[in-house]
Amino acid sequence: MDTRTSPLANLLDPSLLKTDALIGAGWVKGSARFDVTDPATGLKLVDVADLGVAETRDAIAAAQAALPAWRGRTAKDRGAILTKWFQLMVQHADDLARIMTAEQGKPLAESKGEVVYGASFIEWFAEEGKRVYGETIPATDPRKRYLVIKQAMGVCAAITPWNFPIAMITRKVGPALAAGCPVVVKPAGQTPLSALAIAELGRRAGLPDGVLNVVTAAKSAEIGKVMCESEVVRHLSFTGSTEVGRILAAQCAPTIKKLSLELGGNAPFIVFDDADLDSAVEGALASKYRNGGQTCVCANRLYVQDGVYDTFVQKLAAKVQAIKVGNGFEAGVTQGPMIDDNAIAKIERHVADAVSKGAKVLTGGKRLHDRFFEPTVLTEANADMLCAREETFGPVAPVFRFQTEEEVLRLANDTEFGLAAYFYSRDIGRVFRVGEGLESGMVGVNTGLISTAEVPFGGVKQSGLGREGSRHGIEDYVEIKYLCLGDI
Ligand SMILES: O=CCCC(=O)O
Repeated sequence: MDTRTSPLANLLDPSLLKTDALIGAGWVKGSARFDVTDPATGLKLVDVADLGVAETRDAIAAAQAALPAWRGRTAKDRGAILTKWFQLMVQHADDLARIMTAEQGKPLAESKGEVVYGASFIEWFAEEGKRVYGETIPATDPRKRYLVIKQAMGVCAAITPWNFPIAMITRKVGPALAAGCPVVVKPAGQTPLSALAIAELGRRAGLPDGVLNVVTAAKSAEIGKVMCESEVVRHLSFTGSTEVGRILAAQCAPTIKKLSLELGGNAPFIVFDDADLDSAVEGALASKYRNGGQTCVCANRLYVQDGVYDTFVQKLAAKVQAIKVGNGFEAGVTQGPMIDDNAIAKIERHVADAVSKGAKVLTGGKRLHDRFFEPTVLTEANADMLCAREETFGPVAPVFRFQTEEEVLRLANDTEFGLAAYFYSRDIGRVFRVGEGLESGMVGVNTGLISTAEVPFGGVKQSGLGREGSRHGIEDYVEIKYLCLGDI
């Protein structure tokens, strides 16, 4: 790293910049290294331990060794350590945000927002761990008593994406640790530094050796396979594409692992004639362009009713033109680079395909340079376009025209995905009909922002299994055990 020019040169606490993996009691350099680059400049930031099968097995063994003592502590004790961890993340939010912007590219203010959002999962589950209640069931035999207790699953594994380098880890690790399960995390190859920095803070907070392990590598497939095939690992949590989720699920089948999968989406964003249009434009802006469109719950298809279509697209385009694209460290920038060249290539493919099938570019439409793409609005989109079927994962809003509620519900549900959906309407009857009729795990009604630690985040259909966050988020990390007491 060139310490004069690197965005990581000015950390308030430089010891948060870890480049070795965390396994058991210590940091592991590994025999190979891989480069982590800044997507804004393409320049190398640092190199990081590139681990493989053997080290993943070591990490699982370290977690297994830590299990009895960690599971044996009270939920209150574990909660106290997690609360300290949460506090340290908030205290070090500026440094964590710098690290995130350097490796992921999102604007610094958005990174800071993610640090606070990510930390909130640790805070939430520090408390929620104390409420893993059992049950007593009225017995049908007077000499017996039926009890239900919930116990930590065992060793858990998590494979996390680059788009939310902290929050997607804490949303998995928070409930696992609170329930008493040690974890092995494989962060995305593009963004290991945020993961390692929060792991360092976890150690400072008092997480014992082996309770949190971070196995870094450029690629995830080999490590994921070891996690899936391990008989020690009892639960795997993954956030990423449906394609990879399917492979992991198949690899987990022989060991009958519990799975939490947060997979691909194709979120519809519907604006009815009776909507508050300015509010709908604000919602579309937040939902579509957050993190440069690289969010699994980003609106992917905007459906606007005929009567308000022209006004809506004009208002949206005016706001989109005000998005400032640039290096996330520059003041005023509201959209950073895309994560890599593949991401840009997919966006370009979607725009070219849409235009070839009749879409009009109202604003944007092309790459500015390197990994920077213009915030884009496409009008007259139709169901034959790639962007109607696949997640674009970029700052492109294709706007489809529709006539009736029935038609738009059919179009919105015409996808194998079902993660998030959004709609704007001021008709209370419609709010219930459409809210209930949309086939997705989460629905934003008159809002484009739905994510927070207190709510159940997850999808239906091929968008995943299980829920993260909320009181439900800890359920995947505990086993239900029934105790039958006889001869009372
Ligand atoms: O990209 C996935 C999740 C983002 C969020 O928590 O809203």
